[in-house]
Amino acid sequence: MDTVIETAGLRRRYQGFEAVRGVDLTVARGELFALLGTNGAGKTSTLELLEGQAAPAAGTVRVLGRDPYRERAAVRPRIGVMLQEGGFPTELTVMETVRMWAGCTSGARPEVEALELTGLSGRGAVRVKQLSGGERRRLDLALALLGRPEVLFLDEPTTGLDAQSRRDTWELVRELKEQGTTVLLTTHYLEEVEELADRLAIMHGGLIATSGTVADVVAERPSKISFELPLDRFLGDLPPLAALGVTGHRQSGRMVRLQTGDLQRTATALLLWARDEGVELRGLDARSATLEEAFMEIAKGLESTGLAGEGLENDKGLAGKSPEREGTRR
Ligand SMILES: Nc1ncnc2c1ncn2[C@@H]1O[C@H](COP(=O)(O)OP(=O)(O)OP(=O)(O)O)[C@@H](O)[C@H]1O
Repeated sequence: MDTVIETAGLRRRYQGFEAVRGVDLTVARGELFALLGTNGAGKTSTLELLEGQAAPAAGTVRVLGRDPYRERAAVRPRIGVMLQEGGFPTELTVMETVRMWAGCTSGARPEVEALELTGLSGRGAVRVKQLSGGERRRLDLALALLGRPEVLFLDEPTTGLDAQSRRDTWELVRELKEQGTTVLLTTHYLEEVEELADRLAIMHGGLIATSGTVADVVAERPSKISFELPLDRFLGDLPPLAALGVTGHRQSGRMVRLQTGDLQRTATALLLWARDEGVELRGLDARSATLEEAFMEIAKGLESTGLAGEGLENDKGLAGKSPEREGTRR
């Protein structure tokens, strides 16, 4: 694997407050890595260390094999940075801003191309102060793309964009990725992560709480199955729940909700039981956890797997319980 971004034990402090408390990250060339987290989780603080804007209090950072802070002159021309707040002179027009930036960028794309890529072609003569919030985000992106960067850092690139502009930005980021650009972005939009990211990390309190592909992150959370018990059947008539891989359950009226760490196994066993019994499981619904559920659990700081939120009974340790005993819980 050609590793483009690598951190180990990364820490950042502000006047005694530790905002980043030991972050380990690896991003391969051509990968799109998304950093998610609650407000104040430490995403921007981490990103700034990767961009070489500050030195870490402890730990190491390598971008394109170099220290982005100490070897800034070597790293900066090869990376593109889109900050949360661009902070350009607002009296300049869009074209003047892009031209000024291009003057400081070696091997810059033609200004017109940068504007075209970001959907700002018709706005070159407009003063920056007259741009809408979404157009300013696109100008930020245009400037980040000017130097044809190998690595692109995008801090909340689509915040403030309308739905269409957001999708246009996703399309552009996808194209850049197809051309081999490595992208590290922070975002609050889970859909953005599902659409774009090869891998993600969810930060909380300055640490990475979980990371991997969307499927990896979701697989750590319990899946859910719900169905209506046939009128002539009771919960205790089902095979022992723990033996089915069920980790929590709840019954309200005839509706049964199960939680499982192995959706395929539990669903298969349940369907085989229904077939053998000749009964129909009406309203049957079986689904994996969502990225939103994973995020919410981490945001709430819950160690458990959704039991608290769902009000389900924890079936841990129920292995071997008899169906009769289960049946008494109606
Ligand atoms: N310059 C600073 N001085 C002191 N504290 C700071 C400074 N910058 C950030 N912090 C604090 O560090 C923590 C992490 O901030 P950071 O901006 O990295 O979070 P974030 O995950 O990017 O949040 P958001 O999603 O709100 O942008 C916060 O508690 C913030 O108040």
